[in-house]
Amino acid sequence: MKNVDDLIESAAELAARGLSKGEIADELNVSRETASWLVERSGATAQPTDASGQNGGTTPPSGPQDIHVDWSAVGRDSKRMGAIAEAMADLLAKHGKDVDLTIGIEKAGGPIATLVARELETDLGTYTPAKHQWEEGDIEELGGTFSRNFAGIRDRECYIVDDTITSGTTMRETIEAIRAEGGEPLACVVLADKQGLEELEGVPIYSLLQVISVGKEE
Ligand SMILES: O=P(O)(O)OC[C@H]1O[C@H](OP(=O)(O)OP(=O)(O)O)[C@H](O)[C@@H]1O
Repeated sequence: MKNVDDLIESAAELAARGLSKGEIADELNVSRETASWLVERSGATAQPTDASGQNGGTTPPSGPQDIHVDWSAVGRDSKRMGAIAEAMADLLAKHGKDVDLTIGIEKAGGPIATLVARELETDLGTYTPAKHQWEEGDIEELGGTFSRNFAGIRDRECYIVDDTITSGTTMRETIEAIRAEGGEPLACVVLADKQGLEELEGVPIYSLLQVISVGKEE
């Protein structure tokens, strides 16, 4: 994807396939507000409700404040992924040698976490957020899952890895899910943090790129 016109085109295609604005937001890695704006610009119509029961809200004619992060130049090449994972592992390394578990957030966080875990020589686990299991009804009643194909939490300290933070909802849910299993997240790392967070739920957040909006308040 190169520019906003490509995003608008993608949003229109996804809307035509019957996706809601929330689902389009997840697919394109943008906020729900941005997804709503993209769909409106395309002239398409998205399904009225999404996973949170919201309709995406209204957006100003100038467009919402959001940034689409396209990291596919890294994601499509295992060597580049390895180099990026090495840098992400380096951000986490200061937390000590006792951490022997890295949790990746599905889907995009899984491959990155695999390489980070290899770099740090930890076990590997994966967490699938509740929104991936949502089909209909209230998403608040759903929980995420830890895959049994990978390492369990079992009261261990761990790191959390994902590609992006947009609203922080997914990372917050993952921290809470790990704690509910008796684990203790010591630090999180992402490629790009669109919130510029220092911590979430008391857990430090590291990112290779902090995306900070600079401009006039509306
Ligand atoms: O901070 P948030 O607003 O929660 O958004 C960030 C999350 O959204 C994306 O996942 P997505 O659901 O698109 O799935 P993916 O990993 O398969 O791309 C991204 O990979 C993060 O997990």
